[in-house]
This record gives sequence, structure tokens and C-alpha cells, in this order.
Amino acid sequence: MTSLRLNTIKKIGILGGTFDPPHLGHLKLATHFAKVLHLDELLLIPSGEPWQKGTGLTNAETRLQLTEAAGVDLARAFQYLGIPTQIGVDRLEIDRAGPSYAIDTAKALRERFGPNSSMTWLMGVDSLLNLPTWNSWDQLLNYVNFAVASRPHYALSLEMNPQIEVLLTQHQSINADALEKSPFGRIYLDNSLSIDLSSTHLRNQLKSSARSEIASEQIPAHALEIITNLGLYK
Ligand SMILES: Nc1ncnc2c1ncn2[C@@H]1O[C@H](COP(=O)(O)OP(=O)(O)OP(=O)(O)O)[C@@H](O)[C@H]1O
Ligand SMILES: O=C(O)c1ccc[n+]([C@@H]2O[C@H](COP(=O)([O-])O)[C@@H](O)[C@H]2O)c1
Repeated sequence: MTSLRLNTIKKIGILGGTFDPPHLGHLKLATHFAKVLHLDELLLIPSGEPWQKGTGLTNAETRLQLTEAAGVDLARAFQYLGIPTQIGVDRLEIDRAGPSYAIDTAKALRERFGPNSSMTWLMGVDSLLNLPTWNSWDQLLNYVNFAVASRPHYALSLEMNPQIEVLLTQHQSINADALEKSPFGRIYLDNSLSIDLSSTHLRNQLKSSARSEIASEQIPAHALEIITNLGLYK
């Protein structure tokens, strides 16, 4: 009876990002955790006002459009790979006024999915290292789990501050299964990804003479089409 209940807990993955633009690093992160965490649903959530990213960002509606296009490519990849996870692109941060705080998003999604769903915020290790700068960061694990992927140029062991060390001591789970069974409060560190792509690097490439060399191994094809059609990042 217990195991039946555990198997029927709904498992939601949340991938928030500025997505300026979305790239294959985002899609591979999403694909990896959809498989590892057996996600029922994955939400891509473009940040409305990414308050730490400075000025000169692409406007939110265009980043949403790019994320929706990337979602189409991700859905195709899931179909090809036989991953049954449903993909949604959610505009809740864009529709909320003011700076986009993950804590507000986590609370809103907890209301939506109810107390028993397993909700996991997916992120690269750079986001975990930066976590103590987020608004009300120490409350986030009361609403979601964290699944954290390795990323080139960021080393947890070298850059970890004491606050993250304490957080890991209290919340880390060695097995991903723990997150499937916990609605919130667990952290899973995954060292198997090493995708050397970033939006910053791609924006720089799109501004340069190497613009035409960008391929769908870097930016998903449908998003790249919009970038080309709208002449973005020139
Ligand atoms: N190559 C990658 N490997 C692992 N995680 C990634 C990768 N790229 C992005 N992420 C994660 O995806 C989330 C959203 O990232 P974001 O949209 O800021 O992309 P970015 O490439 O980090 O952007 P920028 O270069 O503008 O800072 C973050 O949690 C980030 O850690
Ligand atoms: O809550 C915060 O204060 C906060 C500060 C920085 C980033 N975040 C969230 O972290 C996710 C990745 O952010 P970024 O800046 O790396 O694109 C995205 O969902 C952001 O809204 C959240």
C-alpha cells in the first residue's frame, strides 16, 4: 500500500532561467533530470525580471517565445528518447510584477500542485554556489527539492561557502530516489554532466562574425530560427 502511494506521487521538475537565449545546456540538463527523477512534468520558467543579470537583456516576451520554441525541440527529443515527461512553458514569473524571486514561484507552484507532489528545482552548480544571494533563499527547501548538475568552470569543492556547506550537511541525499519520495527539502548533486555552453558565450558569438556558424548543437533549431528571423543579438 505504501509503495503504491509513493509511486503515484506526482513528480514535477522546475527549470527557471533567463534563457537569453535558451541553449543545449538547458535542454540536456532538463533531459538528464527528467530521466533520473522520472519526472511526470517539467516546467520551463523564463524569469520575468532577472534582477541579478544587469541591463541589456532581451525583453521578457521574446525570451518566453524563445523558450517556447526550445520547448518544442525538447519535446521532440523526449519523444525520440522515449521519455514520457510532459513539458510546459510557464509565464508565471513574467506575469508577476517586480523582480523574479524563486521563493514566490516555489510558493505559487506548491499551491498549484498541492502538498504531496514532489517538486524539484533543477539547476547548474553555478546557481547553487550563488544561492545565498537569492531572496529568502533559506526558505526555498521548505517548498522544493534541488537537483544540481555539474557544469564546466564551476567547482563546488573549490568555491563552496560555509552556508552551502551547512545546507548540504542538513539536506543532501546521495540517491536521486530520495527526491522522488520527498515533496521538498532534499538536495541531489549530480556530477555526470559537463556541457560547456552558456548564454553569455552564445550572445557574444551571435554578435560576432561567427554568427552564421551557430548550430543546433548549441541553440535548439526552433529557437535559432526565431533568432535569425528577428535578427536578435546582433
Ligand atoms: N551548460 C550548463 N550546464 C549545466 N547547467 C546549466 C548550463 N547552462 C545553464 N545551466 C543552468 O540553467 C539555469 C538557467 O541558466 P541561464 O538561463 O542563466 O543560462 P546561462 O547559460 O547560465 O546564462 P548566462 O551566461 O547569461 O549567465 C541555471 O540554473 C544554470 O545553472
Ligand atoms: O530568487 C532569487 O532571488 C533569484 C536570484 C537569481 C536567480 N534566481 C532564479 O534562478 C534561476 C536561474 O537564474 P539565472 O539568473 O541563472 O538565469 C531563475 O529561475 C531565476 O529566477 C532567483
